[in-house]
Amino acid sequence: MSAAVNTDTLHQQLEAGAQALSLDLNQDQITRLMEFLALLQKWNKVYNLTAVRNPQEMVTHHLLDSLAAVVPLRRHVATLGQGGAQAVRLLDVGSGGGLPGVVFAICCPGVDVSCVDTVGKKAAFIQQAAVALKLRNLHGVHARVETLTTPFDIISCRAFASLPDFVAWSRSALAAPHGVWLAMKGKHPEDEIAALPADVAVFHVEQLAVPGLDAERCIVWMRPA
Ligand SMILES: C[S@@+](CC[C@H](N)C(=O)[O-])C[C@H]1O[C@@H](n2cnc3c(N)ncnc32)[C@H](O)[C@@H]1O
Repeated sequence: MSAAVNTDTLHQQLEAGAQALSLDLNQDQITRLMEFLALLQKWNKVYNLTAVRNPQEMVTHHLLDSLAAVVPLRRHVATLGQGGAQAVRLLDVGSGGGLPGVVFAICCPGVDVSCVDTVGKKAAFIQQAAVALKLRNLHGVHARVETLTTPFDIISCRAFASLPDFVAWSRSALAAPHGVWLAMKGKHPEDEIAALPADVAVFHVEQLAVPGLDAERCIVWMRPA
């Protein structure tokens, strides 16, 4: 079934999804997203990047799911007021096959995105994607996040760890005083929020609707209290 889905169908699914998200994407960005999808499909067996094999499901579960966080990300980036030569720095933790990090790099050219993963071949895939997609704002980093100390303005994750572990392991890489965490979650994670340390504040829980995906999604925005 998956092999029978042609590129035009996936392209239309992607464009319709972006429109439903009210997401402004130019043709170059749509093309790069399609090229990234092709890379994921091509290298999945070699690098073991995702359990999702069906291309249409890859569009909903990976591309559109990540794209749903782009409008909130762009809104936050605009508040940072960092223009000109100084790019906003984002770290995507446990990025795996580049989700959401590669999608962020494609959709937010003013954001410099580093995707960190403990698995070397996944970080190598991100490097390869950066070259293939000509994304100078994308970097694959092979490391445990706990070892990073370079300051990032935004630290994101999807399907990574509980909120307390996410903030504890990535805290040394958060820029002071303005750095924020952007955690992509499913159902509102009440228990995880309750288990956060007192010096981490949740300043917004933002509901997301992913086109074609009948599942709860939210972003938990956090900062040091
Ligand atoms: C379930 S996958 C999620 C991948 C991707 N974010 C997604 O949503 O499809 C979690 C990833 O976190 C990575 N990981 C686990 N512990 C880590 C750590 N301490 N530092 C960096 N990456 C880690 C794993 O290697 C794996 O690729």
